[in-house]
Amino acid sequence: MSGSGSVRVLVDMDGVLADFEGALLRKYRERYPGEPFIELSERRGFLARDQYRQISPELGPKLSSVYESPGFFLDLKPISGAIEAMKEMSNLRNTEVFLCTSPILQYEHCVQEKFLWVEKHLGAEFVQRLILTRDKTIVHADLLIDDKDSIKGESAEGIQGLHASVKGESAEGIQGLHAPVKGVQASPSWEHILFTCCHNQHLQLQPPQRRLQSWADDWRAILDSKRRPN
Ligand SMILES: Cc1cn([C@H]2C[C@H](O)[C@@H](COP(=O)(O)O)O2)c(=O)[nH]c1=O
Ligand SMILES: [Mg+2]
Repeated sequence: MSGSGSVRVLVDMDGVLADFEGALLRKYRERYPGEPFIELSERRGFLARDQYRQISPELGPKLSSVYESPGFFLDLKPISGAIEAMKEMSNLRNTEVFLCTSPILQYEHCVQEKFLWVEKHLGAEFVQRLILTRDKTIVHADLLIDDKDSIKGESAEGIQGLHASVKGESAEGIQGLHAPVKGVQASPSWEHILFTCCHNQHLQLQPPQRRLQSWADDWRAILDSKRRPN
């Protein structure tokens, strides 16, 4: 329960509000018509790039060239029911809704286009509710609705990214980058609700982990489960 007594919900964008995987496959096939591809029903693992790399190393960069292109993130279609659910959720009493999304490290187009997407599909008031972070575990909330099956803390991925981008820096320089995240909480404040997406649908969750199958599923009951009884 968030401090004010209301339920605070973080909602991911790619794979939850915006159909990243559908657009990725369609645009990859358009750009590379002769190359092998993976049907959505065969997708396994969060990073599509890694699964394509397993087919052949050069397919990884070909795939990432698709989502690094201008217009990719802005053109994503909303997932069925997502926009209606977000508007209804944000109008519920005692409910704070934020969008929480991780931009790609090739951020030139992605970051701006995520803001534009939110304004286009949800309206300007939701732009104020958009959080971009490479580490969702340091954001305080009751719930995180996200399609990524494993969400790591202590900037496991983000700091590796920083390391990679400062190759050749002195040890002091790298320590300087590390310093602000030392002591980050080991476990996040929120409960992760796995939103079903092609890459995670085969996974068997261990109780008490919970899923939201789609926006037609009972997301209201999940929010209610976090409310303090009167
Ligand atoms: C499948 C896949 C995704 N990404 C990127 C695309 C998005 O910007 C993030 C996911 O963000 P979310 O907030 O966790 O939804 O990951 C990628 O870089 N490579 C991939 O294969
Ligand atoms: Mg996602």
